[in-house]
Amino acid sequence: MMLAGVQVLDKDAVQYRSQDAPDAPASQDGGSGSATPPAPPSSTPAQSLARVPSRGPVDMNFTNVTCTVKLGINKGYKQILHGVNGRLRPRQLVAIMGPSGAGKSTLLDVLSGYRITGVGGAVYINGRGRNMKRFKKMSCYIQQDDRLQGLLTVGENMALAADLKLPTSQDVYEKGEITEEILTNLGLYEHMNTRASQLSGGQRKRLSIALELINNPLIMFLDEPTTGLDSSSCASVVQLCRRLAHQGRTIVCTVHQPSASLFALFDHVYILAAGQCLYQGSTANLVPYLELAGVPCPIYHNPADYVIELACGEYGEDKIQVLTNKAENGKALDWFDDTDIPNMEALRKEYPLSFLKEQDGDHGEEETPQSNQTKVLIKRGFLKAKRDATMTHLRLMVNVVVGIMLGSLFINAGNEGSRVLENYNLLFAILMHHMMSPMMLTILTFPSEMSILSKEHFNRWYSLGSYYISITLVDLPISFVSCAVFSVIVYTMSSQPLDVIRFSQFFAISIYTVLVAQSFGLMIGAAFNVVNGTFLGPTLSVPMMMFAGFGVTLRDLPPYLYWGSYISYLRYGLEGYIGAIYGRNRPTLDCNEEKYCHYRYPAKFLAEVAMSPDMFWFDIMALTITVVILRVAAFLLLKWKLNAVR
Ligand SMILES: Nc1ncnc2c1ncn2[C@@H]1O[C@H](COP(=O)(O)OP(=O)(O)OP(=O)(O)O)[C@@H](O)[C@H]1O
Repeated sequence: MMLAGVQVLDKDAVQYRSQDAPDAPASQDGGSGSATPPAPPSSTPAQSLARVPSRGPVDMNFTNVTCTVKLGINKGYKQILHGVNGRLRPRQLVAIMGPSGAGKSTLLDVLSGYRITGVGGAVYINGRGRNMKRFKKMSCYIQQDDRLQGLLTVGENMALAADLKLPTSQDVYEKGEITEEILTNLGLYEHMNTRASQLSGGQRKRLSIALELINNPLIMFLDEPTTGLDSSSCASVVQLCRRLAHQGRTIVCTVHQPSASLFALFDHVYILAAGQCLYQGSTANLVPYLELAGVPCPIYHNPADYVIELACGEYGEDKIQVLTNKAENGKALDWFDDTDIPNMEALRKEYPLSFLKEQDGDHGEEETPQSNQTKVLIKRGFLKAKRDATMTHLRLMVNVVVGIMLGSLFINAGNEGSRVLENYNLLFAILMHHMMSPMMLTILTFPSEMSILSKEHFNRWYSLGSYYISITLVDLPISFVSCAVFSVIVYTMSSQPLDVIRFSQFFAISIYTVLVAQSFGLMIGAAFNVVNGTFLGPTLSVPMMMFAGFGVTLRDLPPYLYWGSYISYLRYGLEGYIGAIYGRNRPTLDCNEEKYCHYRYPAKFLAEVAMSPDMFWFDIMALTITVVILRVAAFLLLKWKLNAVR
């Protein structure tokens, strides 16, 4: 089989020969013209995985696939894919190529089942219409950005993924054997103890593949696995994909503009231009195809470069139309390597329904039960929390520092009758602290978690419910400790009444405020990106402050705005604090610093701020209801967001 400047002698051992000097040693060129396969880097996988897919291979066919997106209110729609067709044969490494904006990622999103909105046409698996539930069990999608747990080492990432993706009946040794084998073959074994955030681009890409290989998928979709990598890492990743494909998997990647040597590693190419198919067939047949279509690839030109130039319209828009017609928008199967491609009926006979029975199995959406998912996710959460400089260490430090600062600023204000208003300001400042720090931390950090969640959830690692329970439980002890440290510091430094019940009430209100603020942050973080969230979080908190009864007392609120005080969780917080500090029949305060202490009698102060001293349980109940409502709303938003992005 001949490519311009590249001769593919064998499927698994690609050799290259310069066209002008057939027997001359190959030159080192990764770009156009004659090419040499890049020398495998030391970390290149040396052999294939022993674990080959146990289930039958997958023959995928798609017809008249369209994808339309809404551009915005009153801006109409844009059609990205224009009725493309294609066939993805098993044991092949397929490259989807095309210029930027041609629709490669969109096609991959549609084929992997990731994109569902605005999609038309049909996808068939082994001759039958695709059943998404079944398809997801046999496939995985690795997005362009490596969505890895950066705080965990390679080994931890793999072990936790194995716990989530392999049946619970397999013991730790069996799982260990599988992960060891994958890591060894992907050249990552020696990096077992390196944190994912410290891996190189190529290693991160291989780790992304390794994680998905754990449950041995039959079809793997990879969006631009070579982008951002140097030529040796590119070759390493593509060679790995090639080996995995030849073991019985179908591997589909989008690639930008591969060098000639990299291009030759693919078995099959699918070329897109402006959402239409220009060519579909074996890599080796591309040059003869172009020749027959009347647009021959110039000698010494990398066919991959040339076809992208054609697809960009550099040789005229008419050439795109000629090629689209010749490829019948992907319907033509004449340029495949295999001569007898079975039709749908033959495929159905080859893969009878009884095949599906075995594939369907009796387990649910994910590989392991929800209880196991939650357990593993909690374990992962604590491991991350232990190492997380922002969410744990900085948060604890901020609580200590702010506690000391507030304590120093309002030192001894709690017992002094002349400083009651000062103490009132302190209580409000404490509320602000408990509102702002957990809310902003969540708004700033959750969107990056969201991308990992979206990948792992789509690839069936766990259910959203298990994930949600785990993040709720993992955060509780951290919130509890931070809040307790802060409360002890500020309470004692500002000389609040040393009474166990009063402190318990003060602490209970504090922790509830933290939980509400965090849930509010989660809601915003789930629905918005960091920029919008950072703007919306504090902005939406302003009305909460207005209605808290601080500045304008609850009595002075205009009747038509009084409803606001019922929805403001800060109102319940402030009321709870004031009840804890000045309620419960607190005796007369000291009056040592001034001659006259206006609020020496706590009842006078309570009457002034129009707050009842005995509302603790009511406040706790209101805060509990708020937490529950916000948590449920955040869950529903998360669920909506996971589907809306698709
Ligand atoms: N949600 C969307 N809303 C509007 N336009 C979109 C949307 N998604 C994709 N597009 C547009 O559709 C076209 C194809 O996008 P796609 O990401 O599939 O291209 P691509 O071939 O993968 O490009 P690249 O190689 O640069 O990643 C682009 O012009 C893109 O701007």
